Amino acid sequence: MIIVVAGVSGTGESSVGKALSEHFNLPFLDADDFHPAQNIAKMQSGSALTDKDRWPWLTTLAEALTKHHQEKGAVLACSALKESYRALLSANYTLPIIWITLTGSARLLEARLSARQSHFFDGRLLQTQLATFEAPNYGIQIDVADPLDKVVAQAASYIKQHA
Ligand SMILES: Nc1ncnc2c1ncn2[C@@H]1O[C@H](COP(=O)(O)OP(=O)(O)O)[C@@H](O)[C@H]1O
Ligand SMILES: O=C(O)[C@H](O)[C@@H](O)[C@H](O)[C@H](O)COP(=O)(O)O
Repeated sequence: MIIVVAGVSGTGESSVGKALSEHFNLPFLDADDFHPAQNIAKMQSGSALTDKDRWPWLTTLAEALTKHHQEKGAVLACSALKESYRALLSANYTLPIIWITLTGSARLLEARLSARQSHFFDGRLLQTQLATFEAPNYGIQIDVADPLDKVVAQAASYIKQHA
């Protein structure tokens, strides 16, 4: 089973993805750990990534998902902001991915990002991520105003029904 938890920075992809990986006993992959150093430096300096910056990163992630699909499966936390990125991640929709998309108001996400400690992401990029984000018309979308355990329970229930 391959699960991707998507959403703009601050929606809790990493927290929800980690919790789901424990719940379903699957390996956890955080897309942040796959960024090349120049992408991290760019975001740290307050500049948004371009498609060109993201393409090699997404290609590596698609390869990792394909490998895990042949094994036990995995949970990936990844912004996956655009449909074209999700097409690439899913090897042109051939990987049977269960999509969990997290959404929240700009105000709520700003507050969560400013409270978060020691992360390379520059909160000023949130507006560009919200402008770039294209919601998928498949999978489930979960509003993250609820506490983490409730968001995870909603996601887990959807996954059980669609596995
Ligand atoms: N549902 C939630 N309720 C309250 N705080 C949350 C929730 N989800 C995540 N957080 C907190 O918000 C911050 C951002 O979460 P994180 O998982 O790092 O998001 P992302 O990976 O999407 O940027 C973290 O400090 C995390 O503990
Ligand atoms: O495609 C991108 O612009 C980045 O991948 C971005 O979407 C991601 O949000 C950052 O890596 C911050 O990481 P968090 O999402 O964990 O805050």
